[in-house]
Amino acid sequence: MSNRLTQILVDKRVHVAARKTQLSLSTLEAQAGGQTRPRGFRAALEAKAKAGGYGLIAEIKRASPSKGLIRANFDPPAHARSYEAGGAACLSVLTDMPYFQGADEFLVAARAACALPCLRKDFMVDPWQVLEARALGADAILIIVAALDDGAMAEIEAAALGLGMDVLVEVHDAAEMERALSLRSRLIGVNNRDLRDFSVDFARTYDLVGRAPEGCTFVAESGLTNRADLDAMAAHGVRCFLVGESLMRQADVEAATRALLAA
Ligand SMILES: O=P(O)(O)OC[C@@H](O)[C@@H](O)c1c[nH]c2ccccc12
Repeated sequence: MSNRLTQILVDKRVHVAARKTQLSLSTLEAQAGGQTRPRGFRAALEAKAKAGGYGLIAEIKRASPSKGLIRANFDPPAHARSYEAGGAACLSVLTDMPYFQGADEFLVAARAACALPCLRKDFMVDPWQVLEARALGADAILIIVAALDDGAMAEIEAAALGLGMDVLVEVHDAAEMERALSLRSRLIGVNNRDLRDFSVDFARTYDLVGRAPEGCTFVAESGLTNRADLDAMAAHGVRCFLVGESLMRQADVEAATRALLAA
């Protein structure tokens, strides 16, 4: 199957293979060991939801393959502080370079600038990247179910849980939701955007929220632009959201975050 995700994954495997030759496992383990303990990612979302608000994962995203450059004056530590001051529960920081113009340093700088738990938003294809994520300070990683077979998914999850990190498991249809539930993590995100062709459809969330088991933290991701979008999702029982582009496009990121979360 030839699609955008497949292409990204092929490139990512090449990138990881090269990185592995540059960075020894012992160096990485020492760096991970020297990090401060993971900040509770899922717990931060749940705390906001339990307090009656929305749990927001605010994304630090400079560009995307579908939209090109999103933010000109891109400043990860400043955005991290704005998101925190605006009431976000967590951060997501894109580290993929070729498709999202991200960088590992953005994650390091964003996490150092605030107290929020941080997700390393990248395409995980190898447990090695999980250790690398922890060495950078990441508190959580993303598993894209469409990108991995069951064995690889379980291996990557085990690496993250073993390091005390949370795992956001991303799905976009019922079959993927079934596979996600074979994992241990109960933090499930539905991507409204299909990574194979970048089409956005909120119906993906509406279809799948009812299939999430009791006790699961359910996150709606992508294409959310304003308070009304979140309220429409909340009417279907969704309390947690991942928002990037619409916040990154605002001059005043803190005010935009506050407006999104204000009741
Ligand atoms: O910028 P948006 O439309 O608010 O979307 C954010 C986030 O959901 C999106 O960046 C995303 C969701 N899953 C991903 C996987 C890889 C890269 C990016 C993503």
